[in-house]
Amino acid sequence: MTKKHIPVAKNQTVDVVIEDLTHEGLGVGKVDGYPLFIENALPTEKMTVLVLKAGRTFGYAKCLTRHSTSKDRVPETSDVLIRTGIAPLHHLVYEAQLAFKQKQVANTLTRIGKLPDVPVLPTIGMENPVAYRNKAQIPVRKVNGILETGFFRKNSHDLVPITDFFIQNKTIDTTIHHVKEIVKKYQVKPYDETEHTGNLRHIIVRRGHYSGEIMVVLVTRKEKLFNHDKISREIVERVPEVVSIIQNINPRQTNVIMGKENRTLYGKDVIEDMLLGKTYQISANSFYQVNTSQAEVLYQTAIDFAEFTPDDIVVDAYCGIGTIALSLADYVKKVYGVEVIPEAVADARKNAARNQVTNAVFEAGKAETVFDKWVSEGITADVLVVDPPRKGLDAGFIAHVLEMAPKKIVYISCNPATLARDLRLFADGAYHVAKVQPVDLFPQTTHVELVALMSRVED
Ligand SMILES: C[S@@+](CC[C@H](N)C(=O)[O-])C[C@H]1O[C@@H](n2cnc3c(N)ncnc32)[C@H](O)[C@@H]1O
Repeated sequence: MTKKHIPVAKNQTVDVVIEDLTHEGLGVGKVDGYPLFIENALPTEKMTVLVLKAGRTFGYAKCLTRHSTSKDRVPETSDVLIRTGIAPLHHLVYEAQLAFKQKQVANTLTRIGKLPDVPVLPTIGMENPVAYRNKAQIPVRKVNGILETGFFRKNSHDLVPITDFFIQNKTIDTTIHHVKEIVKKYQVKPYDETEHTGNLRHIIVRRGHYSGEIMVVLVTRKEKLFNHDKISREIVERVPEVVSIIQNINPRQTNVIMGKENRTLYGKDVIEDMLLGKTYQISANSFYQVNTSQAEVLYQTAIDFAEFTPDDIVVDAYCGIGTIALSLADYVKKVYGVEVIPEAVADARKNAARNQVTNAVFEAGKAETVFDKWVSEGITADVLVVDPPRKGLDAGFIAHVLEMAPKKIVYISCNPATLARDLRLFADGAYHVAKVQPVDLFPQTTHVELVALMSRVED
């Protein structure tokens, strides 16, 4: 076997023109066809770069001098945002971010799903694409001997202290600042993940977009949190919107942020919010879309795609606390929801009752198992809505869906790659993929939500 020629070497300086962006938002510049991935580099830009790593098929480089500037470059960029992973696309103007996401989705459908003819509609964006997040999960670490809150430097667990998180609601930023000052005052020890010592690991803040209610979650390594009553009292004094303070205990040496045990230190154990006119209770561990106004656009798109009729029976699989099922319940005869986390199912039932929705039932269990049971009981759906986690649908689940044979399937996804893989299986199993709509719930980042519409091919 001949050894592959690599035209650059580590520490070499080369000139490149940026031709494209990777799905992670890195610029791609080529030397004799060999791609170098470069941070903070945009298509059309000419630059001199330093090669940091030269692998067999691609390498990494960093810009030394930019000789020309893309028309899509934002004039002012923040060094902190470049150093951390908070907002990897913040240097690209928003219109170009939306076009980038549409193109990435179309490429993925072609490459992974072998579905080049499926129309991918222009990404639906936000009017004001900053400070949109209703939830923050902020690590707490010691930096230069002081307890700090911030964000991890890219590809590391080194904390970069930050006060303006850019994509979070500003009240959340202020809340984090106050909580940081209060826990410092009471000498709470920050977590050290190398030694697995210290106590406070993360500060999580959730805020109801419409209600303004705030929940603070203090994630600790130990059960004991000294002075928690004084800490709670001072948090509420400084941030009166706080209606709930929870201690979440995570004793394990892990990157998973939350542990299993919650204790309510102050107020309620939930906050309330609204989506498409219905109210929801959200607990510390529940899944809830982080961009409320765009979640409404996402769910409304799913409802519009489905074109429900009043006789329709609908299944909402991976239903969480019932947000999609309850948003569409008014349009249909009956909706069945299934979700694996029993607490979320309990929330979904409560949410149905508090919104006087009487035609929605929820079952706890794995979608694949519950579907098997429903198929054997003769329960069918005219329309199936699925909204799985990033890993997409289980192949066994897809087999049960093909048996149940709903007329339409509306697939909501946060991962173009697994969506493309699963759409291929449906397309091979008698479904026509009509269209895919990207909705931008995560401006300034490379993530995007998608709604795909499929209809059963009768013959
Ligand atoms: C992307 S969230 C969507 C939740 C909800 N549809 C919403 O919009 O708020 C995915 C949900 O799938 C649930 N889940 C994960 N694996 C599951 C499985 N095998 N069966 C049923 N639900 C599952 C998760 O607990 C989570 O609530």
